[in-house]
Amino acid sequence: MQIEHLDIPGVIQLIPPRYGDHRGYFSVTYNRKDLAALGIDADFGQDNQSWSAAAGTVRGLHFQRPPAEQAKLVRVVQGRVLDIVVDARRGSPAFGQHIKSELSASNGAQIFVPRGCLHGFVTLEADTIVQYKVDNDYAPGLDASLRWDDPELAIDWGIERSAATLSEKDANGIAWADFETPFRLGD
Ligand SMILES: Cc1cn([C@H]2C[C@H](O)[C@@H](COP(=O)(O)OP(=O)(O)O[C@H]3O[C@H](C)C(=O)[C@H](O)[C@H]3O)O2)c(=O)[nH]c1=O
Repeated sequence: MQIEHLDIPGVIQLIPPRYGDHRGYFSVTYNRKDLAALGIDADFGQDNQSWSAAAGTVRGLHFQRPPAEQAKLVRVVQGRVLDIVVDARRGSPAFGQHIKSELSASNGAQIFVPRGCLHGFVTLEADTIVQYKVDNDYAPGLDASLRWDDPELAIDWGIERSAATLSEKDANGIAWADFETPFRLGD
């Protein structure tokens, strides 16, 4: 398994091996023990899947407030995304910083997003399907969206707001300046 520890503490990119033969390939896309050996000991209890019809669809930056905070293991099974993780944990040396990673059906890359980080992506192709595991149940009353194109976060998504396909929630995300993070590194 290819592993890369990215610039935000606890954010790991992993690429499981693919065993190819004349039919195609086989890959173990999740094994709890293998991830625990990497220090990813999340107890994933829910699988999610989203399909985005258009390239330029932005979903994020999402999080759930405590006690419903979620760690995520994200992968793309069709198409391609630019995946974004923002560190929202007080006390983290990377507080307010972000990483970007291209995940696609062809590269097989996955991103582990620890609790206390904001997550989002922009689709780079039409007809893109993202699958991700979460370690806490959906809590609609605690689910929130931080403004994806917040000027203070200064994330280059490669798309202007006028060209992005957004939900109502993501078109009206919380500004970073107004965000009282409930997360602390090490919680
Ligand atoms: C997340 C979620 C949503 N829903 C329902 C609620 C809405 O009726 C519908 C769409 O929800 P939403 O617009 O929040 O979906 P996304 O914009 O794809 O949000 C997700 O995408 C970003 C990238 C994430 O990282 C989050 O985990 C997740 O919030 O699914 C559920 O029933 N259960 C769930 O766990």
